[in-house]
Amino acid sequence: MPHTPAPDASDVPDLPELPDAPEIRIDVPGSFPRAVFRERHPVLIGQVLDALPYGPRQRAALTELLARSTGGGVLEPPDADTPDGARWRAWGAGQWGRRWDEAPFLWAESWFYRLLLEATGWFRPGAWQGVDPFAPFKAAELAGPAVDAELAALEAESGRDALLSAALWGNRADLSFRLTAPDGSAESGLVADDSARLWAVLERGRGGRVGVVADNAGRELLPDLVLIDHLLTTGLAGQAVLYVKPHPYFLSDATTADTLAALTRLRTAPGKAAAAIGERLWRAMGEGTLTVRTHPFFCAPLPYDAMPADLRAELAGATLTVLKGDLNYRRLVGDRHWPPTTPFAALTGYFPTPVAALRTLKSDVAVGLAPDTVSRLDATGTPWRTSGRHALIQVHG
Ligand SMILES: O=P(O)(O)OC[C@H]1O[C@](O)(CO)[C@@H](O)[C@@H]1O
Repeated sequence: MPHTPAPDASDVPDLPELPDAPEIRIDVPGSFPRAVFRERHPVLIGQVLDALPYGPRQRAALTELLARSTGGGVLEPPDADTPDGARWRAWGAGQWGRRWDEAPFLWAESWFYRLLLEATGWFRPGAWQGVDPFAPFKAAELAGPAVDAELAALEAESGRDALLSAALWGNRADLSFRLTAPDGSAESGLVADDSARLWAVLERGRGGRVGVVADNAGRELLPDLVLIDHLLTTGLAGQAVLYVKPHPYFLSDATTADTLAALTRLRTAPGKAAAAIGERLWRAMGEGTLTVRTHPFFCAPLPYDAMPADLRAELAGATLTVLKGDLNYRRLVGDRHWPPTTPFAALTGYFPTPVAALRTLKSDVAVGLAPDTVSRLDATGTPWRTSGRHALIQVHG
């Protein structure tokens, strides 16, 4: 389906005709998506098998998933009696019966995580129902020294741009990305910076509702929560809604349980400032000024321009919706080989509210970049789109 802006993009003046950009696929030898399936997923499945004492049935199911998804297996629709079976049958229309490597990258990756969860017994009545296979990794990260240091840093006064930057670069902490990315690949800067516009949109809607579509738990969610506290305490937001995944997804994606763990980590931090933030957010939840919400579509294999009417209505009315991370970005602009200078506004005009993307670059898709930025990045000869060393703040609204 070609990605076209919805009619309400008409408030965006002088936008060029969108190019016909091909979908990003996994069947291209040497490509990043292929490496995700062939290199990251085997490491991931190995780590999941090591982390919890799954029985023979689950171990066999996980091993089979890996073999089928990397070895040309055919995509089979879910049983209709699984809780999300009907939904997935519809989301996968056009894909069932094809080979794994014929499916678009976004779709295939999403289905892989859905099957991984099923293989562990998440959905079925039994002892493993509802046990997050990624919990050991999330818990280790949350308890680790990097979080101690990041919480200690909150004791020093920080300006709002520092808080925004922490939430942005927190996205580098994604555990799935670190499965094969070289350690110590230092941050190297913003390739697009609409932060002034972000604050202006928030000022314009001062006191309104701000939505934050979360990405990863732990080291990303903590600075997201700190930013939300800033918006609430300064009155830039009168109300905040944190949207999380309805179930574990893409390894470290945040659920409600992860949010509660992060809040507890803040509240019990040794530093006064961090603990006070945790306390305020805890209270804000009780008072309804901070709400945690979810929707099945947050785990859908589709771009956000296909969001259902109830989610659209749910998001509508916010002064700004902040989308965190790489996967949300792919879904926001469409997971396609866009020319990187394609205007961000041209691809996001359909979104029901003003929208901000805070993302480190960890996959091929990139839009809204200035031509000289693209030339500079290309001239480095490095995989700048996927290395996680670059980040962007883009705003439309
Ligand atoms: O946590 P984030 O920022 O959404 O990143 C997830 C990214 O990691 C990958 O799954 C690769 O490991 C990308 O395909 C995906 O977009």
